Amino acid sequence: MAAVLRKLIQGRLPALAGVLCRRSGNEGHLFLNSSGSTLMQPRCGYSSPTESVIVEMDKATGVALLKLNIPPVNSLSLPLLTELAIVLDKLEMDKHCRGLILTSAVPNIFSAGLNLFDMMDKPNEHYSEFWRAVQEIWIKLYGSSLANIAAINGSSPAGGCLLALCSDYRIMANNPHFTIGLNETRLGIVAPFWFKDTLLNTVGKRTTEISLNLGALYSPTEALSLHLVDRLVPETQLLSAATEEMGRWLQVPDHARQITKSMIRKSTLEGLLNQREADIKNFVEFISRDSIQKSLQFYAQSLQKQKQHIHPPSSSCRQQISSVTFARSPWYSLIQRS
Ligand SMILES: CC/C=C\C/C=C\C/C=C\C/C=C/C(=O)SCCNC(=O)CCNC(=O)[C@H](O)C(C)(C)COP(=O)(O)OP(=O)(O)OC[C@H]1O[C@@H](n2cnc3c(N)ncnc32)[C@H](O)[C@@H]1OP(=O)(O)O
Repeated sequence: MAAVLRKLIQGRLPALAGVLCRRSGNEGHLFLNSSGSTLMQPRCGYSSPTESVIVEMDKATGVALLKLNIPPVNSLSLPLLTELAIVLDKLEMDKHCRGLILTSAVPNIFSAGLNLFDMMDKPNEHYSEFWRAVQEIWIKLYGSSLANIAAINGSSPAGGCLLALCSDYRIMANNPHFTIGLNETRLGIVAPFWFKDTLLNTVGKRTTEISLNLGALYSPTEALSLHLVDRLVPETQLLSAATEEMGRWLQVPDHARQITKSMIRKSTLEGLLNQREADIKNFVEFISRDSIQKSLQFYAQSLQKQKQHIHPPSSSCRQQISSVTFARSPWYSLIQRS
């Protein structure tokens, strides 16, 4: 079974694998730039704000801390997804790496989900390439042989929530301004079946039904009560809590944990692996419809408008507005009763 998982992971993006540069003089740190061309150039200074995926490897424990770093909101664009795929391949192939903690380097945001602009006003070839990259990340993360903990240090809608759902364990910063959930229907789009399956496997059918239909975004406390996340901690303790939790997962022999994980996730992964091309075709057909494009444009504009209503838009104020607009959910009480 572990071999099955490994096979799922390896052999994808083979041309890109192995092009990561390891920072000399700062052992165990991998840095990638959002421009593909810089990937192959060994570099000696890595404090540039354009670093989009940062990996800090603790060689003593074999735990990689991976930080998404695309301000302002870590939206999952095609370049970011491509870089992330390379990093994940590299970590899977590193025999010293046993665990992965996924977090964000951007204050208050884990990830805003898929980049809206990759799904708007583009040729079908772009949609197709973009969707393949989204699939790729899900396959790599959900099928990862590493112990994987999400340290959710900010809002995490839609694709951001999916990233967290791929982990084995989710710890969220207990900040009431943060929200998490699959809110796709609120944008006038539909979470694909494998987003749905990932949520379903985590929170069960009834919560999935209500959450997906209503596009619900939850506060950390709500998310905990629905088992969308496993634990809440004060923001300042998030990374230490994730590291401590990782210790628990790494006490289990890798092969036993990997085979168990594979047993539980294999059929869900195969659901997509067996029909990737059809899924891409569906996505392209759906996203290129005029009505869907209009919905997305309207939604993207509404994000802009929220900002225009406030002068000046302090980041804490903006955070509150997003939370109030998307998170206060009357349907939460329905779930509580169910
Ligand atoms: C039949 C079915 C077949 C196939 C399936 C078909 C379709 C399914 C397709 C896809 C599934 C989609 C998954 C997704 O992930 S869609 C993305 C959903 N994301 C969101 O709804 C989040 C939107 N953003 C926010 O709510 C807030 O930005 C956030 C709470 C994250 C942060 O708030 P804050 O107040 O701090 O920042 P803002 O001022 O709102 O934003 C700053 C800046 O960033 C831009 N932005 C925000 N989110 C995105 C995004 N997802 N993509 C691109 N850009 C984004 C925002 O517009 C601002 O830009 P600017 O004004 O230029 O500074």
